[in-house]
Amino acid sequence: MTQARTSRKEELVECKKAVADHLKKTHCMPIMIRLAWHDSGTYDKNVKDWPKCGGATGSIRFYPEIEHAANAGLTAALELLKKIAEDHEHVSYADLFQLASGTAVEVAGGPKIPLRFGRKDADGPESVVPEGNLPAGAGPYPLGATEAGKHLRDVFYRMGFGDKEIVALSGAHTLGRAKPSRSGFGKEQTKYTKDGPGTPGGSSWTPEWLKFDNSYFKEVQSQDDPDLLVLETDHVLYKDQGFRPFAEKYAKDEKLFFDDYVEAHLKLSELGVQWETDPFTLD
Ligand code: HEM
Repeated sequence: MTQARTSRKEELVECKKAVADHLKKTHCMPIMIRLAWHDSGTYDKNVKDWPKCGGATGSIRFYPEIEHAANAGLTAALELLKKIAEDHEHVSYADLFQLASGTAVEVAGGPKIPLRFGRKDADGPESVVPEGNLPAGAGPYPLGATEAGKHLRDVFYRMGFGDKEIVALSGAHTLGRAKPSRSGFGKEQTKYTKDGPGTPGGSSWTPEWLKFDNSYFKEVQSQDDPDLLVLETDHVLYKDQGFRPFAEKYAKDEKLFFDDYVEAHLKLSELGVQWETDPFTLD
């Protein structure tokens, strides 16, 4: 996964089918969403040079970015996409990662995200952004933040997001798990993760961690199940005055969560993007 590539629409359509089949077989939806988010989430709106500004440039495929501490465990996501990437050489890596993530949300029962394609690939390890632009789940936080709310704002405002989008995007934790062997968070296993599906173990935020719904907001609100995970950065969504109204609304109204999630996810998927051609959708 080194050389930069250019996307063609007809091949992306084929690629989406292959990705959807793969996701259904391997249950790897959560890690695909995390891979794409960690590619985009390096973005710094104050840096004007591309690809030094970070964002959805496909640079996560390069060492040293893939080895940044925040990306622990994501080599497995690249491995899972390797064959599909080989079979579809007219799909840029930046597009492939976002395609896999958007398709994962859909396959997990979430909303369809009207992603646009034609992203230009960062073409070498020299394009990797310095480590430290992604959020930490617990302190000590960088940039002098002493609590999780300030930390989330430091990181997400730098990408150009606001409070509503921080809360909506956090709802992606309705899927997936944290594992001690990857991020250091979570338990070795819980009653919800001991049998997989896929590789067993870790702590999930929700009981049905392969289903995209608004249960994350309900679980973080009640925090009454010791077998579920709540990071400081999840907990703060109900503690912080600016975040709480959104979290409360999303816990009650799944449609509102889906609508706001789609908007925020779409924006996330286009951070720092340079389009090789006019952007196109797959419909
Ligand atoms: C708000 C700040 C965030 C923090 C501090 C955070 C932190 C974490 C941590 C510590 C893990 C566990 C990783 C592991 O052990 O493998 C994780 C997993 C995950 N994160 Fe986040 N995250 C944040 C935001 C997001 C956003 C914005 C998205 C997507 C839109 C996202 C999607 C995911 C998914 C799907 C997983 C599960 C991965 C898997 O099961 O393989 N996260 N996150």
